[in-house]
Amino acid sequence: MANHRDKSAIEELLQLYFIMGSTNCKADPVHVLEQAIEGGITLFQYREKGPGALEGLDKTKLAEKLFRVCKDADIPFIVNDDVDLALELDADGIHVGQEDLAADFVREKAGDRIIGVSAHTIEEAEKAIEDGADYLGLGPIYPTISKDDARAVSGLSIIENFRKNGITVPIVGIGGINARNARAVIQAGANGVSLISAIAAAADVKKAAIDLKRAVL
Ligand SMILES: C=C1C=NC(C(F)(F)F)=NC1=N
Ligand SMILES: [Mg+2]
Repeated sequence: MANHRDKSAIEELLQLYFIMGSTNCKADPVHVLEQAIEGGITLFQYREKGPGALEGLDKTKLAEKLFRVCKDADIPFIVNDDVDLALELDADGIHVGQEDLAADFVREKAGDRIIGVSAHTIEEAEKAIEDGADYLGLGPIYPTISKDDARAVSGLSIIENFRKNGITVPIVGIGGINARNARAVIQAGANGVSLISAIAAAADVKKAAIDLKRAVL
């Protein structure tokens, strides 16, 4: 499994980064994840958030099931926000936003695990890198339906500007990404795309992942 020292391995993993929780799925989340993996996702983040999100033991039990699916397919399993859950499961990594624990604090607890940070400004990015982040999530690139407290849409320029400012850390775009607009995110300088509803809410989850994988390769 990739660890936080191996930059090129992280860049590889970020290519098609599926993020999901029970509230994002029409069907059984375990089945949705299995289909997404068959369709070629390269990384998974369990993000249990928003109205109706599971909590406590229900959340842990679903996390364990999804982690098992990832383990069987050798896909690293990242937990959003919840550092304690990530450590309890011995997950492969943690993703934190600006309102969550800072990456340096997470690194103290997370050791060699992958740490991702959401960043919206160069300053936030530089602090996250100083703190030991392995990748940055930048966005929302396009209007998103999956995050009710998303920042203003930044467009592709946020990725282009980060690269122009010499930020070489692995970057994944997020926010409203689908098979039609995913290629542009890579061309703007991201190492991959991350998304929720384009796969989780698709009528055919496996086909949605296949179409997205083709768009980013
Ligand atoms: C708010 C988020 C922003 N970016 C990412 C990721 F794609 F992983 F970088 N995950 C999140 N949960
Ligand atoms: Mg967060």
